[in-house]
Amino acid sequence: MTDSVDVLITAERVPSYAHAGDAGADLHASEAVVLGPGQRATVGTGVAIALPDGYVAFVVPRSGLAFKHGITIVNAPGTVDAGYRGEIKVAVLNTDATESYTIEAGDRIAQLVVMPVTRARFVEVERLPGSLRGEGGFGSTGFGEHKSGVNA
Ligand SMILES: O=c1ccn([C@H]2C[C@H](O)[C@@H](COP(=O)(O)OP(=O)(O)OP(=O)(O)O)O2)c(=O)[nH]1
Ligand SMILES: [Mg+2]
Repeated sequence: MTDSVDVLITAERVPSYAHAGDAGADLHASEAVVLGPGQRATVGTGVAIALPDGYVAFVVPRSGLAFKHGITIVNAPGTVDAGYRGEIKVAVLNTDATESYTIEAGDRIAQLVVMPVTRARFVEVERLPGSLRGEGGFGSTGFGEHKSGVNA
């Protein structure tokens, strides 16, 4: 049994999960937009929600649109705050160098993933505790087969 939470909504078209168990509910465009190569635009969804406190919704790309047409979301994942009552918009980007892409009203252009979120209490200290990783990052473990570390 999947956890669920009630989310109040006003919508021209309520987002829907394509399959039982899907994490993302598809958002439909409320308007038509033509995206030239490399162009970005904000597309309306006609959806506004009131998330319960302690939840967030992420606006994330649909893989099929990305793979087949190079359509992605500039700010992926777009963050919808629990206190936001405006229309959810999708900042789409056509990454294709040569092909235009037309979004028709009603097309499923993105998906909405609702999640519980933990807010940090930032506790200032003089010095952070040590860790195995330390300050290594940004490719510090290399990019080929990983030969060192606990699983070597
Ligand atoms: O893809 C998105 C991302 C955000 N939003 C809405 C909901 C979110 O709560 C609000 C603000 O988003 P964010 O905090 O990411 O943008 P900002 O540039 O920091 O704007 P603000 O100063 O209003 O917080 O805009 C969308 O509709 N779609
Ligand atoms: Mg913000």
